[in-house]
Amino acid sequence: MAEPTLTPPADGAKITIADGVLNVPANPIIPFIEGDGTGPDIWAASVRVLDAAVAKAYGGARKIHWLEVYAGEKSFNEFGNWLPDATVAACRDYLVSIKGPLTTPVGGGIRSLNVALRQMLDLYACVRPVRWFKGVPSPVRDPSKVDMTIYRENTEDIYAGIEFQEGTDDARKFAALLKENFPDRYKKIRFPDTAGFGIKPVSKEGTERLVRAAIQYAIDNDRKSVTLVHKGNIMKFTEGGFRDWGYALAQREFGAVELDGGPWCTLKNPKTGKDIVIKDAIADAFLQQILLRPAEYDVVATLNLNGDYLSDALAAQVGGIGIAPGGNINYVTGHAVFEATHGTAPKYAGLDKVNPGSVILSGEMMLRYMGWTEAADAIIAAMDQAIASKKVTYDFARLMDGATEVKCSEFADELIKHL
Ligand SMILES: NC(=O)C1=CN([C@@H]2O[C@H](COP(=O)(O)OP(=O)(O)OC[C@H]3O[C@@H](n4cnc5c(N)ncnc54)[C@H](OP(=O)(O)O)[C@@H]3O)[C@@H](O)[C@H]2O)C=CC1
Ligand SMILES: O=C(O)CCC(=O)C(=O)O
Ligand SMILES: [Mg+2]
Repeated sequence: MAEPTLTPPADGAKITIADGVLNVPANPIIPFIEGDGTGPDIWAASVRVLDAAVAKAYGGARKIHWLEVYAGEKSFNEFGNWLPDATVAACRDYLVSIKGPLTTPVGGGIRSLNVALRQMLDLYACVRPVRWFKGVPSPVRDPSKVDMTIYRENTEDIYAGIEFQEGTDDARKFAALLKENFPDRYKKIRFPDTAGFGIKPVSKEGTERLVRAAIQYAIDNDRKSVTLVHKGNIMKFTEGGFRDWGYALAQREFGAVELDGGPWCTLKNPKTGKDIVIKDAIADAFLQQILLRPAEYDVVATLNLNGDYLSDALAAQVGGIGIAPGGNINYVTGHAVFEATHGTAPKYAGLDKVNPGSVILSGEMMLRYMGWTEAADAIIAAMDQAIASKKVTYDFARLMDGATEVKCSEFADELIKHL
């Protein structure tokens, strides 16, 4: 496997962190991965908008120096390497990066490069804000009631867990280990000889750092509640553990007190003096609650797989998997990789067709994370105006009355016009 040689832009400088605070120079080097499928179209559109927003907000006094790093199909085709060490090292060294979607085959082949990157950099919080932009077509009656931020645990759970493929020596060894050490539990496996196995690790430490980040976000952003979403009635020691450790942390570290005998509790936001309610919901019921009573939910803290399902469902509820952004963040080390919620949408690859809003708004989150608030605000305002002008990509145009369909690149032009 070859390693690409990366040449950092000569005029750029590194983002650093000291005492938990990012130090962002006016000329930061930011690594980017273009992505597979629709990734190249989306990135080409996004980088123009991000550069234009920064230029507009700071009159040329600040500029991002982009460093292309490789992963996925492009990397495999050029270097025979799906995820070069140099890519992981660059994301580590430069602290903040952004990526397009990467393909993961189903049922075999390489494991997810996206998950691998999150695990290697220990990016424990997958942060996915879901809000409605006025005018975006939605399948629900009042999408304006949806304003939630998902904090999805990003390094544990079966989603990032250990699997044994049916029929392999490993699966047989694992079954034998269970049979010998846990005979009662082994007996409950319905078809042990033809089973694949998955292990779902969920730890107290992993839960606590995620819930801590979610509560801190609620405090910093004046939010009303944090809901712990789990399937703890069935998976008592993993999903149930998540709920119990989450409540305990809220009480121990944030001074939350039980409401009416618990388990719900409430804490005073030290910045505003207002109450923040910590509550929980079982995942299946929560999926119907967000459709029927979305206004009752605000910040959501959940495990990896639940968070994956919830992210797409909530994005669709506001009409916009095409504009659903995200960031994978370690709040202690400062490492962060921003990326869309959606995948590579391969049927649209190379057609200059899909909505680039997802990566542009992931870039907006990145700018805000860097403290470049003015550029981030400019992107949100431009998004509002571009959607109001009804010149939108196919996904919105097909559901919007009186819309003009524009290409991916043309939607970027529209945004730049409105900056
Ligand atoms: N973080 C990452 O890199 C992720 C990677 N993946 C990977 O992506 C691949 C494809 O996954 P798949 O299940 O098809 O899910 P995708 O999210 O790629 O696509 C599903 C559907 O979502 C809509 N969509 C996706 N992106 C956009 C966009 N930018 N603008 C408008 N609509 C969009 C399209 O809907 P319609 O057909 O209605 O037009 C598309 O067919 C898989 O290999 C998967 O593993 C998946 C998720 C995240
Ligand atoms: O890694 C993948 O292929 C899928 C990732 C995904 O769906 C997500 O993180 O939301
Ligand atoms: Mg997903």
